Amino acid sequence: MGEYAGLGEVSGKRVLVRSDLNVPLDGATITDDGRIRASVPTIKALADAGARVVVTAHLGRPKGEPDPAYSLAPVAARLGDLLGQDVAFAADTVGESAQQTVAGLQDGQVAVLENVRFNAGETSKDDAERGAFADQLAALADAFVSDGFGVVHRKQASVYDVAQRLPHAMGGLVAAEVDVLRRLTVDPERPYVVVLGGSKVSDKLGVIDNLLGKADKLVIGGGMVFTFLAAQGHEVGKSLLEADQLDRCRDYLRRAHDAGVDLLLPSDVVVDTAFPSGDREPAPAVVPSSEIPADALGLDIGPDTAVAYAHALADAKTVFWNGPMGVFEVPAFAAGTKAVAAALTKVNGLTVVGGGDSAAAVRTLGFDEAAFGHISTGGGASLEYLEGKELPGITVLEED
Ligand SMILES: Nc1ncnc2c1ncn2[C@@H]1O[C@H](COP(=O)(O)OP(=O)(O)O)[C@@H](O)[C@H]1O
Ligand SMILES: O=C(OP(=O)(O)O)[C@H](O)COP(=O)(O)O
Repeated sequence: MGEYAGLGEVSGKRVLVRSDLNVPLDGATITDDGRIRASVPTIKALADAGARVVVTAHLGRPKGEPDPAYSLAPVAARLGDLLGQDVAFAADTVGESAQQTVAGLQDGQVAVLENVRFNAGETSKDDAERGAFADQLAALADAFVSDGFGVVHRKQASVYDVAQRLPHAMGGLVAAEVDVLRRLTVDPERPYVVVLGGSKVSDKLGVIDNLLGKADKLVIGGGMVFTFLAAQGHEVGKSLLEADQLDRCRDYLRRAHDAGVDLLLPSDVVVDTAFPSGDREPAPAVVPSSEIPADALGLDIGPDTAVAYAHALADAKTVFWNGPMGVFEVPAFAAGTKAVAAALTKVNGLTVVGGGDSAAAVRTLGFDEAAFGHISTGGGASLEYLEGKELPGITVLEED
C-alpha cells in the first residue's frame, strides 16, 4: 500500500497521530474548524497508505479528569465529514473503550480518542507520571506521527514522551509550519513588527524577552495590555491582570526604550462593567487607557489606538501577529481585531498570523485567508519558535 515520511511501510500498522484539534466551540457547535481542516491531509495520507489511524488531541484546558464540556465527540464527527469517511470515537483515551476501538480498526480506517487532557498524566510536570501515561498511549500503536504544531512547545505525554516510546516521524503540517516560520527567523525584511494580544498573558509576556532583540516594533493589545498599564501605575479596574508580572513589564518598558524598540500600548480602550455573557447586552464605553474606572474591565483596544496600530503596520515588511486585540467573539469588542487584521492585509511584505483564536478571528470576521502570507495553526508554538527556543515536540523527533 504505502509509506509515510520516514516511517517506512505503514499499511496494516496502527499509527498514533498527535493532532491539534483545539477548536473554538459555542456549546457543542464548532465555530471555526480551521485546525481540523489543517489536520486532515496527514490523517488522510496515512489512511490512504493503509494505516489504522488513531488520532489523539486535546480540547481546552480541562483539569486532568473527564469533563463533558471538553469532549472531542463533536470534533471527531466534523473530522469524519471532512475526511468523507466514518471516524470511530473512543469514549476514553487509553482505557477499555480506546483499546476496543483501536482493535476494531481495519486498514485505512480512522479513530479519535477522547480528550487526552482528561488524564492527569498528560500535562504532569512529574516525568514518571507523564511517562506512565505515555506508556499507555504507546501501547495503542506501532508508530507515532507528530502533527499538532500548536502543541509542539508543550512537554506533554502525547507530544513528547510518546515519541520516545515508538518509531516516530514529523507530520506534514508541522513540517510546513516550520518551513514558513524559518523565513521569519533568518534575516527578516525590516521593519519587522510583532503584534501580541489574546488572553494567555503569562505565556506571551515571556516571549517578549527575546523578541525585544529581534523585532523593530512590538504592538500590544488584548489581555496583555493591562499588566503593562498597571506597571505604568494606572488603574486597570477588573481587567485581566497578572499581578506577579509587573516588575517584568517595567523591565521590558525600560529595555525597549534603551534598545530603540517601539513598544506600543493602547492610548484608549473599550471597557464594560462585566465580561460579555449571554445574560446581558454589552454596554461598551471608550475611555483613555490611563482612566479605566475601578468597576470596569478592558475588552478591546479603542478607536484611536486602532488607527495608531494600523499606522505602525503601514511600512512593515515582515509582520507576525498572535492574539486578538479584544474579545472579538462579541461584535461590540471586535473592532480593534478587525482594524489590525485589515491593516495586515495591506502590508507590502510577509504577514504571518498565528494561533487558534487569531486564525479563527481572521476567518470569522470575514477576511479572505489569501490576503495573509500564512495562517499558522499555532500561536504559542510559533512565538516560541520565533524566539529561538527549543520546542520539545520537535527536538524529541530528532532523537532515535
Ligand atoms: N482584553 C481582553 N480580556 C480578556 N480576554 C481577551 C481580551 N482580549 C482578547 N481576549 C481573548 O483572548 C482569546 C484568545 O487568546 P489566545 O488563546 O491567547 O490567542 P491565540 O489562540 O490566537 O493564541 C480570545 O478568546 C479573546 O476573547
Ligand atoms: O490553542 C493552542 O495554542 P494557541 O492559543 O497558542 O494557538 C494550542 O491548542 C495549545 O493549547 P494550550 O495553550 O492549552 O497548550
